[in-house]
Amino acid sequence: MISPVPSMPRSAHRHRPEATPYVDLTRAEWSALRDKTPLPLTAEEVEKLRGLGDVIDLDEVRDIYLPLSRLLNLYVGATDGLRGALNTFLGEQGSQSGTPFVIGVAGSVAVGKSTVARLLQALLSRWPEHPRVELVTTDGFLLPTRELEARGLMSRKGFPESYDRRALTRFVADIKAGKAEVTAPVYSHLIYDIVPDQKLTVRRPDILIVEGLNVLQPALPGKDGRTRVGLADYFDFSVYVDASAEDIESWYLSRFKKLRQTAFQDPHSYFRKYTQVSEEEALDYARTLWRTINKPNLVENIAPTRGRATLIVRKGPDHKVQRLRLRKL
Ligand SMILES: Nc1ncnc2c1ncn2[C@@H]1O[C@H](COP(=O)(O)OP(=O)(O)O)[C@@H](O)[C@H]1O
Ligand SMILES: CC(C)(COP(=O)(O)O)[C@@H](O)C(=O)NCCC(=O)O
Repeated sequence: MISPVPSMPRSAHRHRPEATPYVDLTRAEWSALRDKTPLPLTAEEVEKLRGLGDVIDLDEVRDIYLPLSRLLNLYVGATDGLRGALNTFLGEQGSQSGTPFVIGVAGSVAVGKSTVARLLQALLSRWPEHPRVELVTTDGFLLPTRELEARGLMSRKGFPESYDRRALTRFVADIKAGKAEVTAPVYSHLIYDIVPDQKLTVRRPDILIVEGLNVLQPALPGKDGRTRVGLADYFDFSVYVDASAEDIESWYLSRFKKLRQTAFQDPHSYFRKYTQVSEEEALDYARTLWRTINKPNLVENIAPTRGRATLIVRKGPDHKVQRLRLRKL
């Protein structure tokens, strides 16, 4: 896989050859921060997290994601402090009220972005300073199937060009601008297309999480060659969920296997035909999707954005986070 940032050393602190713009932490070093995290999870909250439907080990929540929610809570507070400084500077010229703190969650198809994003939403909303946390996935900004077909992009789904990038950036810019109500189209994995006449409305949350494959992609230059503002320019913090391509492929295939026994059974499912063939035939198809679409997208477009993230979390084959790399300020 392409490595845009120096590879993460297995043991941090000791043996560090030279200074880097990152702080590298092992799982043990990061999870030790748990004890400094106020707001430990209550038994009731543990039950609620289970109710999200994600298969996630609760030790993993305590060791990794709880300290992360504390770090983010500190960043939100520090950003509020900066806003205060700006208001002092501006004086009567215009006092800004709070705008949402925006977090991007990036990574490959099937690396576990949705799981991380849902977990962060649940954990962040427990903090009294920012109870309203909205989560938006970028798939709502995929071009509808008829448009993808017209542009010959059906086998490039998830690649940067398969999205209406301008609308996605506008959407986040409007939320960051503090607009009272901002709407987005909705994508359905069931029909594998945008749902006509359905909209998602975001109303001034305290925190907005934007999750998707390409959220760290730099903006394309305009027709005149000039640089434009991109989605990531509106992020206050970003997380890149990282793992080896081999592990991600195996998670992709096992998710496909699970979906074949559940969601694909629905008569409206785009993938229903794969419930009618043998499991081996269905998995061959899933392998083709991985090999021809999702892996090339990971290698060509997604992995090269890794170095732009504020935090990289590296998962091992069992989904457990092994190492973390945090940008120095
Ligand atoms: N922490 C975790 N522990 C166990 N399984 C996980 C974990 N995170 C993700 N998975 C599984 O890996 C697969 C991909 O995760 P998902 O969040 O759907 O990925 P993405 O949103 O990146 O496509 C799913 O089958 C999910 O249940
Ligand atoms: C919908 C997706 C493009 C992911 O979208 P995202 O929310 O990350 O923008 C992806 O899950 C997908 O369907 N990829 C197409 C190839 C496949 O079916 O695996």
